This record gives sequence, structure tokens and C-alpha cells, in this order.
Amino acid sequence: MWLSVSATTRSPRPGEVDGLHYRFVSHEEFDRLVAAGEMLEWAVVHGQNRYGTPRGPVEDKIRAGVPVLLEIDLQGARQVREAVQTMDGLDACFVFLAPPSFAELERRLVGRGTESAEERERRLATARVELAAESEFDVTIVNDEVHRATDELMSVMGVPALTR
Ligand SMILES: Nc1ncnc2c1ncn2[C@@H]1O[C@H](COP(=O)(O)OP(=O)(O)OP(=O)(O)O)[C@@H](O)[C@H]1O
Ligand SMILES: Nc1nc2c(ncn2[C@@H]2O[C@H](COP(=O)(O)O)[C@@H](O)[C@H]2O)c(=O)[nH]1
Repeated sequence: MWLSVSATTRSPRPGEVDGLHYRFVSHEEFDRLVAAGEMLEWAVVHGQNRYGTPRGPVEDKIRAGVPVLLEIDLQGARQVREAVQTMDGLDACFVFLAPPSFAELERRLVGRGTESAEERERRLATARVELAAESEFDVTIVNDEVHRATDELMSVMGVPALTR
């Protein structure tokens, strides 16, 4: 399994590494990637920053027969659903990763401590919109205990559970 590294115009949080967590790019570079058709999908997420999936590495992995995981928002998932329909023989499964409850989602976001109260409210508003779209997805996995949820995701993807 290969986890795609997204490009984003968001600034890195402490501890985030360019090329590992994201490719942190300027607005100009993001514009260039979009104009050159190098994004499989992209969206403005939480009404603020742009995030997108670089097309090349995903296509390389698919050609090599490696299952690819995209961790993207609802708008991106809708774009990928459209794109997949035009790609012969490609199989995609759309997984909705749900929090155990809205209160727990809020508690975790507060615990992460990376946003201002205003920014957090924006993210919670996005979460409400996304939770309302759960039925668009093929499978829901509840992110209660991280290792259990990861194992369930690996099972959906048909790959052996990660060794820990
Ligand atoms: N299963 C879990 N158990 C406990 N804490 C979790 C679990 N999953 C995620 N968290 C914590 O919740 C916080 C938010 O998770 P994450 O950073 O993955 O956000 P996100 O889903 O990408 O949401 P956003 O789009 O707002 O960033 C993080 O501090 C993360 O460590
Ligand atoms: N459409 C896309 N959405 C993406 C991509 N990478 C991440 N995301 C979404 O953004 C939020 C916010 O991320 P954060 O790192 O600022 O907390 C994340 O939860 C995803 O839903 C992408 O490539 N395309």
C-alpha cells in the first residue's frame, strides 16, 4: 500500500516535514501544478488553503499494481469518483472515516492545539458538512481506536495489517 503525499498551500505545523506529511508549496507553485494538469484532484479545504493530489506518483503506483490510499476531503473524493469512471479497469473504494461522535471529534481537535478558536470552528463546520455526506461513500470506518481503525482500513484495501 502507498499513501499519496498531497501538495498544500497551508504552512507546516511544528514537526511536519516537507515531502513526508505534505509537499508544502507556494500559491504560485500550486497554480502551476493545476494549470499543467498535474493534479488528479484539488480543493479549497476549510475555506482556507488549497490541497491536492499530484497525479504522477499515483498513476505510477497504479501502473505498478500497488494499492494507493488518498486521504482527502469530500470535494476531492467527488472529483476522484468522476476521474475513476473514465479510467478503464480501475477499481476504487471510497471510505468515510468517521469520528466516534461529534463531541469526540471536537475534543481531539482542541487537544491537537494547532488552531485558533475561530479556525477550529471553521473545521468543525466542514466536519458537519462532511458527516452529512457519509452515504455517498462505499464503506464507513469509525476512527475509535487508531490501530483497530487502521487494521479495518487495511482489510478494506486488501492489504495485510500493518505490523506494530
Ligand atoms: N483514533 C484516535 N484516537 C485518539 N486521537 C485521535 C485519533 N485519530 C486522530 N486523533 C487525534 O485527533 C486530532 C485530529 O486528527 P487529524 O490531525 O487526523 O485531523 P483531521 O481528521 O485531518 O482533521 P482536520 O481536517 O481538521 O485537520 C489529532 O490530534 C490526532 O492525533
Ligand atoms: N481534496 C483534498 N483534500 C485533502 C488533501 N490532503 C488533505 N486534504 C484534506 O484537508 C484536510 C485538512 O488537513 P490538515 O492537514 O490541514 O489538517 C484533511 O483532513 C483532508 O480532509 C488533498 O490532497 N486533496
